[in-house]
Amino acid sequence: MHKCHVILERIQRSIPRLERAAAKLGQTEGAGAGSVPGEAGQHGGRAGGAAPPRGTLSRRPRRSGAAGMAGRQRQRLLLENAEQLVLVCGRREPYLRRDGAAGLGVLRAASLVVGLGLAIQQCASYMEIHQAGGGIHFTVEHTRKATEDELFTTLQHRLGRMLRAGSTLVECKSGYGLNLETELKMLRVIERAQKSMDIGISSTYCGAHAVPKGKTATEATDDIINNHLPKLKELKLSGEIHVNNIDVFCEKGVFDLESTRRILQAGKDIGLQINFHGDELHPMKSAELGAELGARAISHLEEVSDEGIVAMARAKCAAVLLPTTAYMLRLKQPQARKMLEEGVIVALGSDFNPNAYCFSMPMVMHLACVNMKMSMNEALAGATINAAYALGKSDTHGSLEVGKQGDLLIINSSRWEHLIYQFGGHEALINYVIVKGKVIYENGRCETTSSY
Ligand SMILES: N=CN[C@@H](CCC(=O)O)C(=O)O
Ligand SMILES: [Zn+2]
Repeated sequence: MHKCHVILERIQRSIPRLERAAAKLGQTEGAGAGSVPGEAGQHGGRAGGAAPPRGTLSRRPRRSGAAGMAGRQRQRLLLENAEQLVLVCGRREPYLRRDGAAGLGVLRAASLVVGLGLAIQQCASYMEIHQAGGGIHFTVEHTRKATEDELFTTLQHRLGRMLRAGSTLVECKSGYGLNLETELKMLRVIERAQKSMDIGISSTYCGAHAVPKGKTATEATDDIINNHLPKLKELKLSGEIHVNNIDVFCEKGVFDLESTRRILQAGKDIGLQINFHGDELHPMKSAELGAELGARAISHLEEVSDEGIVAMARAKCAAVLLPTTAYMLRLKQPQARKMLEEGVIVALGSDFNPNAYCFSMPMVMHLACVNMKMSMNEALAGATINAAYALGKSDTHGSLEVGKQGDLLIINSSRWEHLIYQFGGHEALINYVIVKGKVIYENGRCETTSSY
């Protein structure tokens, strides 16, 4: 189902841009024949991010300047960031024969204005939406407004869905506040979930997920090092919150290598494990940096260099590959096979966030096999012991061995591979989810008081 995201507050900013587009396209009165398929979708932040309002079409009264129209208000409708805009026709065709129908004028990631004439604009890539104030910044706006209780309810629901899909340990990140107040709000929500829910949680501070509006990357870096991290250290010492890892979005147009180095080193200095976004959209030499700093893990790596792969293998720095992100953002696939052959510890993650709204590690493993050519054994190791290693928890999690905490699934199949092979079949296959030897989920019912 294709989601269209029509956001009121973003409309204010978009109209001038689209009016210029309308002027270029010439006036076409009235609504186009085009339609937007599917339902208005619901964004979800990372586990703990705010769930922004459902998209709704928006109509704005338009003061008509035309004499004949005085007094009559004309509606103006703006639809922004439709994932698909089906125009049906684009050249005033009176009909479409077989060949014509094959196209239907489908635009991807497009916006539409009706009432100024029909203006259609092609939206763009992940980073162009990010730079235009969407993406992470959109979720930040909603997370800053959300209460702790609202964030906790959302997190609880999402962790429940991940548990039912077979996850017993989840890395939960902040990163949708970008200011100290909201980052701490998110980390307190994660702490509350750690204390009240059976699922295992590793907490990550990700205050460098993006450069907040109104700051430069250097100002944001200084704010994180001089204000955020000292406060985190104080709260860790007092026991108020237990943060395990530090993350930075090391990317062109976000945090460069030098800022990333400064932030990660400062996080390491207060006892946090380094586990950051690297080489996702551009070759930043993040992998080389991570190996040098003793990073526990680096995620994404679609654009990692050959030298970075060798450095990660040597440093035992885990590569956390995210098949859903590569799939949904149509990125080139990370070189899983090359990493495996070079001896890199390859882990898998869901990268759950508005761009990768996937709760299911079985589906992540399936995509890793199909799109990254990993074997089912390599995928299972990636989603269990190597994922635990990436979080510094492979001494207690990730395998069934004496002395470990006893997390396991019981599935109704004679072959474990069916958990990967049956794409999307995990909830029917999983009979029991057990954490620390305790049945937390059985056949569609959560067994513990902490409702999921
Ligand atoms: N790349 C940056 N961070 C997330 C996306 C977060 C968002 O767009 O809300 C990721 O890892 O995919
Ligand atoms: Zn991320």
